[in-house]
Amino acid sequence: MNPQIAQLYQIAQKPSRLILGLMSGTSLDGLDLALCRFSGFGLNTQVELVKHQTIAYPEEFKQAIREVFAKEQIHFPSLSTLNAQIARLHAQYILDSLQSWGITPQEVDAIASHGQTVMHRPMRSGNLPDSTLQIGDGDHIAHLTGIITLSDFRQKHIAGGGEGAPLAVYGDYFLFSKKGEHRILLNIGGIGNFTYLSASQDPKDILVTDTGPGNTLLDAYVRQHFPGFHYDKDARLARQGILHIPLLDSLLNLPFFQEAFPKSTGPEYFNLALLNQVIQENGYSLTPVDTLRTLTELTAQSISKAMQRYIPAIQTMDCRLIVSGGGSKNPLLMERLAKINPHMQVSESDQLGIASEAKEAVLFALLANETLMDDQVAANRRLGDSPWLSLGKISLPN
Ligand SMILES: Nc1ncnc2c1ncn2[C@@H]1O[C@H](COP(=O)(O)OP(=O)(O)OP(=O)(O)O)[C@@H](O)[C@H]1O
Ligand SMILES: CC(=O)N[C@H]1[C@@H]2OC[C@@H](O2)[C@@H](O)[C@@H]1O[C@H](C)C(=O)O
Repeated sequence: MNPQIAQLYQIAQKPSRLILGLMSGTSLDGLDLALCRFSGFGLNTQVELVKHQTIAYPEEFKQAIREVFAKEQIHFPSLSTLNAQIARLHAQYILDSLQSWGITPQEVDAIASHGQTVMHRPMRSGNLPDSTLQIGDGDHIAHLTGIITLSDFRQKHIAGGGEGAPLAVYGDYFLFSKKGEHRILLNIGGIGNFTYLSASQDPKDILVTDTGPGNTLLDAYVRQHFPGFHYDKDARLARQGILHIPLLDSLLNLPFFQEAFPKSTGPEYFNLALLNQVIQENGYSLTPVDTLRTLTELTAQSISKAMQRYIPAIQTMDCRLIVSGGGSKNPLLMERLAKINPHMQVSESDQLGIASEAKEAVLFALLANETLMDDQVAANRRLGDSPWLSLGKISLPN
């Protein structure tokens, strides 16, 4: 037997496993690494976040990714190069992080690598299949680190009838559901998404969807109009502006917001070209800070409307809203969410025992743990509307 297959088998039999989760999201700010110790799986999962950090990408690397990211036309050779280049950089970040944490690669049982999304293409009409593309190949990471690597988690979700996103539902349900308490786990990254976990803890009652833009339009607008700024830190710019209600209403009328749940989206749809088109078509004239105030409101309102429409009962029940992702650090956005949803108790996900900035990397580590451990896998299992499968491809180091 290939000794690496024997090693995989042994890892799946250990009482606990050390898995390094990697996530680099749509904000392209860098790589989140979360070293997690898991025991159990499914609703019996126990996780300890042993170490975590975010390593910022060098500016020229961010720029190279932006050249192909969510673009209709690209320099195709660059995409091929980036597939290897991202993996090599991630492998280097892994080795550097492990060294700084005093942990050897031999101690790590597996890596769970999300990769960099460069295209996400749910098709809501026509005959073409949904598709999504994450690059930063897992074989390179496995070989360069010597650690078994699981990657490319979204493909089987699509094969099973999902849209490849959001996948946070697995971790949200296994780690954060609580019998007797209705909870919404909201992540505000580039795109917003939430998982509703009913007090019943029944997987049939789960609702999970993207909501629209989180920070992606805000960040892109800041980069374009305020040279040297990457995002609206502490909403200092948006707070100087005045809400432009006609623009807000026009944006909330966009087709994405009328589509049925569950749905997923990305910067392929929510980008500055779309914003400019809406502004120009309607002949609106507004200052950059007014635009930022309005985009902040768009994020707060689109999230709130999605919760009200997809989970009508939340108007009348006690429900905790637990927020993670970079958007949870935006004080104006958090203020607006609390104001629009006075019936909900709003808190940050740190209060659940996992640092907000590490949550997504932990969730991918958890997906790898499930793929290694879940002994109930079946073709037709579902978490709400989401297929419940073992996700990710396994790369052996040698
Ligand atoms: N202090 C702050 N004030 C305002 N906004 C903030 C603050 N801190 C972070 N953010 C926002 O969060 C963004 C980073 O979010 P995050 O790290 O969740 O993105 P991501 O991991 O790329 O997201 P995803 O993968 O979910 O799309 C920043 O670009 C910024 O918009
Ligand atoms: C295709 C893709 O990378 N989608 C991301 C993105 O960032 C937020 C939102 O859009 C979500 O759908 C997803 O990531 C999280 C981790 C998810 O799958 O749950």
